[in-house]
Amino acid sequence: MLTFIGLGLYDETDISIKGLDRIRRSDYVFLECYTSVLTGTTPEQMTELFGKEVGMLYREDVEGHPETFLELAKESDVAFLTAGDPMVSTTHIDLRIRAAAMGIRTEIIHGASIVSAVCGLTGLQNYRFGKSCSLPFPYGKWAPTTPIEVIEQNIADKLHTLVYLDIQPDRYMRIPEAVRMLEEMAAARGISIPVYVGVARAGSGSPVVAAGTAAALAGVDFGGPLHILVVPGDLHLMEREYLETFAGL
Ligand SMILES: C[S@@+](CC[C@H](N)C(=O)[O-])C[C@H]1O[C@@H](n2cnc3c(N)ncnc32)[C@H](O)[C@@H]1O
Repeated sequence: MLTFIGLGLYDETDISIKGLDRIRRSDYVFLECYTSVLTGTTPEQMTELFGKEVGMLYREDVEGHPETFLELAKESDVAFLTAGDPMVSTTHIDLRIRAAAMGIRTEIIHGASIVSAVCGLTGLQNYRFGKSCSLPFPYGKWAPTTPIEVIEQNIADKLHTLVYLDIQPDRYMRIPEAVRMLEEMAAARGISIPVYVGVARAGSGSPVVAAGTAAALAGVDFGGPLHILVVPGDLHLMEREYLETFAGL
């Protein structure tokens, strides 16, 4: 059996009791550590709480050689952990399909996701979001155009855009850098983005949420990772009031 288990947003204590119980009853426990990470904990702290060794899985392990742990799941109980929810903004539906094709029973134990946390922390209503996008670190002189195209379309449709910020093994993109990159991309297309909303360390005891112009956000100390950004479309009256109350708009 293969169980996908969401760990939640910040540290090892965010897991559900159901998820913890399943980990403790599993023969093997693997943590996928490239689509998102829990910055408030370490694999050692997880091992201590879970009472199980936690094997790390990188992109190549999951997307290149999933048979390594899928074969184990044919004969034993394997827990596959991810930060957030295992099926939100990841490619793990592919993994579940592969497991099913190999005759492996699967189950999902959900976790709190950054997608819902952003709605709670910013007051932006989930049904007023359009397509989301990812902002990768520039590669040499190359920078993607997709994020700004998505944002432009969403603004035209009066919808908000969730912008996931790149995670690399040795660095995390932060809000100030993301805003700078989007400002350059917007200027190159001749458009302007009036308001950004930044969220840092959702799920921790001290998340930072700030809304304003690019210049206003440049003066905010967001602190350590993880960070995420929203480019709002039209703000509903209540959304505006919430951002004024809780995010300094
Ligand atoms: C590709 S998404 C994966 C989402 C995950 N499966 C979930 O359900 O939460 C990961 C991105 O979301 C953002 N993110 C995830 N957790 C966060 C947190 N606790 N605080 C702020 N941003 C976060 C970061 O921009 C990160 O690069």
